[in-house]
Amino acid sequence: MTQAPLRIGTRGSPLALAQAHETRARLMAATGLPEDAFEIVVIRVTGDAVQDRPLSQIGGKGLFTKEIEEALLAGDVDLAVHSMKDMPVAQPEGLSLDCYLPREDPRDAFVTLTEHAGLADLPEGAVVGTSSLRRRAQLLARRPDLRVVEFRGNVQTRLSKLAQGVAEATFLAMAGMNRLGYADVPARPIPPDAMLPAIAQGAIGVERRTDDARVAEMLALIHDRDTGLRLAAERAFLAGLDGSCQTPIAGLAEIEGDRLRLRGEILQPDGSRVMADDCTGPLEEGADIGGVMACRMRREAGPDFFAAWS
Ligand SMILES: NCc1[nH]cc(CCC(=O)O)c1CC(=O)O
Repeated sequence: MTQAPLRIGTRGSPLALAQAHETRARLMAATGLPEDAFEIVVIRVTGDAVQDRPLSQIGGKGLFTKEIEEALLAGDVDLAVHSMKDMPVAQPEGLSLDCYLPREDPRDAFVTLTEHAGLADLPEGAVVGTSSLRRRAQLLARRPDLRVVEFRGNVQTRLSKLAQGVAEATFLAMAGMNRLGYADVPARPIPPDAMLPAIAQGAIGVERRTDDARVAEMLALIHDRDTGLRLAAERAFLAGLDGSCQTPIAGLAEIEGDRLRLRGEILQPDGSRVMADDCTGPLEEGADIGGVMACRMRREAGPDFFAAWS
């Protein structure tokens, strides 16, 4: 008897579909099962349906995941593929998220159709487009003279806004462009020291029902250990700061030999204050490193720092 195909739930955006196809390819390679053992099921989500308002106004993290998690819990799909950057730190009862694919480039990129080589070269008062609270705060911290305008939509939409002169530059995740194969997008990666990326940027997670042993076994085959160690630190840092999409937080963990290094940053939304920290510890202790760093930064920042967040 043949088994019914495993249904892989995903959003319908080009990037989400690329991530679902990568997940299926890895599952096929790891299990030896044929392509038709897996079916990609597109699920419509609130975050995609609303294009005309900033995400922070419609609600934070969860906008891209709620409907997919409901489909998973209802048994309409068996796995769900997510950009980990968009995932809340805790999953609903009954779901587990402990499978990560090898991480893509976590850096942000500076994207412009002009000759300006980077943020520092933009003329006084230049307009930049981004809908990310983190990127906005980081930009204004370095260049308070810039004007930030709301920029949503996929890579193509953002590029055509640049072509129309709506803004001189925008910022995108390298991971998205690499996964979509957009080699010709005029994007220059920004070193993490200049712009620390979002927590978990560039990482894909595969969620499942906690009690689905068959899927758990398959996902264990494709889990990338290094990505797991890094995300444990970054997500513990986020959890310790009580973060959501509404909060300008950045963080990046990297493996340096047998040590894990975590850099973190919190900002005021207008860029008027920035706090940064840098911590190194044993590879397997990411969750502690992230938690301790969050605690320390909370204390040093003081309650006023967080008042603007609510
Ligand atoms: N918030 C949307 C989102 N979620 C994940 C990515 C990029 C890919 C990734 O970080 O894995 C993007 C777009 C962007 O920030 O440019």
